[in-house]
Amino acid sequence: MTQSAVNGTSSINSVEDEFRFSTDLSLEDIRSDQHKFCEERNWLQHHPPRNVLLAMVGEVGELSELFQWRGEVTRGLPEFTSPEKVRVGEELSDVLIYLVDLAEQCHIDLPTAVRDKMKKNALKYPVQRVSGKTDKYSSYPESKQETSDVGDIQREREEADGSE
Ligand SMILES: Nc1ccn([C@H]2C[C@H](O)[C@@H](COP(=O)(O)OP(=O)(O)OP(=O)(O)O)O2)c(=O)n1
Repeated sequence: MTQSAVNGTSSINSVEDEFRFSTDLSLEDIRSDQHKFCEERNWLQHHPPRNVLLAMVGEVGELSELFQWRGEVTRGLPEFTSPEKVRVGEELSDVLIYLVDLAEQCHIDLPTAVRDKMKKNALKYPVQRVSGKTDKYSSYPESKQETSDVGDIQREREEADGSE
């Protein structure tokens, strides 16, 4: 039993604590299976970054269609029928498959990028400062970490533009 279930804390925490993914599939597994799937069909030629990005956005649209006009829905999707919930899983999978494919086409090591980004997020949004609030990091006066990153990116862009 989870700690929040023991304490009888909010149902939101209980649901989140109890829900877990299975751990038998890595991002690298998805990348290599999708690569093989495309290679076997002679489709790699059709999967440069922009095409894959557009395919992914299309799948985000299909996922959104399953939620549109329902109003807000409850965690765990109890309002959905079983077939509808299966569809949600399929569309989420399409999005993930294309996302991983896109990362491969861009030569981005997605697990490393995700780890690094989550570390950055934790620095930008320190628990004590933002707990319970959803303001953008830039609205916090002392949030220097990300503002300097944004400044760095801007500087790099300007230097790149100047060298053309
Ligand atoms: N050129 C393609 C076509 C398909 N796929 C793979 C990745 C997706 O996971 C899935 C997408 O297939 P569809 O385009 O048939 O889309 P759906 O499965 O969403 O079908 P539908 O649009 O009928 O809901 O298949 C792919 O990698 N490259």
